[in-house]
Amino acid sequence: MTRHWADFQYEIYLNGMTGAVPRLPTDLTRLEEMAERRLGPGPVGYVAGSAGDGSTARANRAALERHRIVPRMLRDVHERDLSVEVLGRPLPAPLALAPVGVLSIMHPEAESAAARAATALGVPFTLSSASSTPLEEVAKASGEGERWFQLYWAKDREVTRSFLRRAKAAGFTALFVTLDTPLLAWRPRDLDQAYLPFLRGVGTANYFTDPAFAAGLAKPVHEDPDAAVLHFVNMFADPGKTWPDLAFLRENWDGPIVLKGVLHPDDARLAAEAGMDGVVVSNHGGRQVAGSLAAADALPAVAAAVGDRLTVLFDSGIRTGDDVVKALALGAEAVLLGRPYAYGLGLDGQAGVEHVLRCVLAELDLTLALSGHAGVGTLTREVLTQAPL
Ligand SMILES: Cc1cc2nc3c(=O)[nH]c(=O)nc-3n(C[C@H](O)[C@H](O)[C@H](O)COP(=O)(O)O)c2cc1C
Ligand SMILES: O=C(O)C(=O)c1ccccc1
Repeated sequence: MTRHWADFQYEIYLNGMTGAVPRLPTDLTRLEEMAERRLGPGPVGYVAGSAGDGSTARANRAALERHRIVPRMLRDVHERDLSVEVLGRPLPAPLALAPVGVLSIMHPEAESAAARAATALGVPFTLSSASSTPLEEVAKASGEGERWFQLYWAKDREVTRSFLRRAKAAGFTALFVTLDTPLLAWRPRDLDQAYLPFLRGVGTANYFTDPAFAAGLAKPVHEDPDAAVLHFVNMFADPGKTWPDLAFLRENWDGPIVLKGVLHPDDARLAAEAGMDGVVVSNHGGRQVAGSLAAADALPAVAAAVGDRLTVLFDSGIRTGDDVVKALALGAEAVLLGRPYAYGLGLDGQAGVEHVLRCVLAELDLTLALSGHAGVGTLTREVLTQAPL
């Protein structure tokens, strides 16, 4: 009998015969509330928080909820295959972990625990430039797993060049360049607590271990850590960059490059013209532009503009398996999962991230099957309707 992601459901019920119930909720929208109760207000506020009054983050959820799946019957969904090819690599399902920085605020094993969970499920792990653990160490934890590297495009060319060299040497196969964070947004939840992880040195591991970064310091990091943090804050992002600058990355990275944070179809076209391989339609989980359009509302136009030329990925608001179905029907080839896995990590380490992945994948498999799809190839706009307002 073929194994399906949906089998997790019966695994849970069978374990229940001995009295066991899942350690974390299986409705992942409940994780935030649980994290609020169990983890400190600073860290949870940082993960849960967003730009301005939170309207973009709410819009992300509202847009996904507004789209409704129209199930079809009697379509032979006995054998199902959720595999896809993304950036030339076979994936077992259209899902990867999004780059989330500073994960040691959630759990001491941080990115390494998340990477091990991703590898255990065969899901790609995207490592943030601003990780709490050096990329070489996370690469070891990720083992044979597919891993992607997210770049915060620094002011210092030599640091960027060094990061690309290190990521390549450590087996990261694709480069995700985040464009939507040239400055940190106005985030009232963090401002009100005066809480910013990297001012406490969290999220600087890749920089503090980098020779090109060290070259920009008057003293070694351990002799003047405050100056090193300040240097990091001043150089890790660059609001002066423009489209022609992408040529530098194209010259220095031999592999797929994906631009993360594209919302306008013209920007997606510019990405294609710059020789990029893909885009992530994303508003950074509502953490950057307050009052921005929902990422799901940006997706169809971007997919229509470049879907035939570029890999189109999606994040911002994915919480459940049916959200994945909707994003794929709106034109994404795969989605990135963000906050839910950060909460899973905070609540139960590697096991918590595995739980989150198993829940999304099982729910995705079941939603597809129950809607009449034996794979993701039949997901088109016609699968969705808009909820009456
Ligand atoms: C705590 C936190 C840290 C993040 N750090 C990064 C990062 O370092 N690089 C990046 O490209 N995106 C980062 N993101 C954005 C995620 O990659 C992703 O776009 C976002 O979480 C999607 O929204 P969702 O989690 O609400 O679905 C971060 C998000 C959160 C919540
Ligand atoms: O918090 C974020 O959203 C983010 O992208 C980030 C930026 C710098 C360091 C760590 C995370």
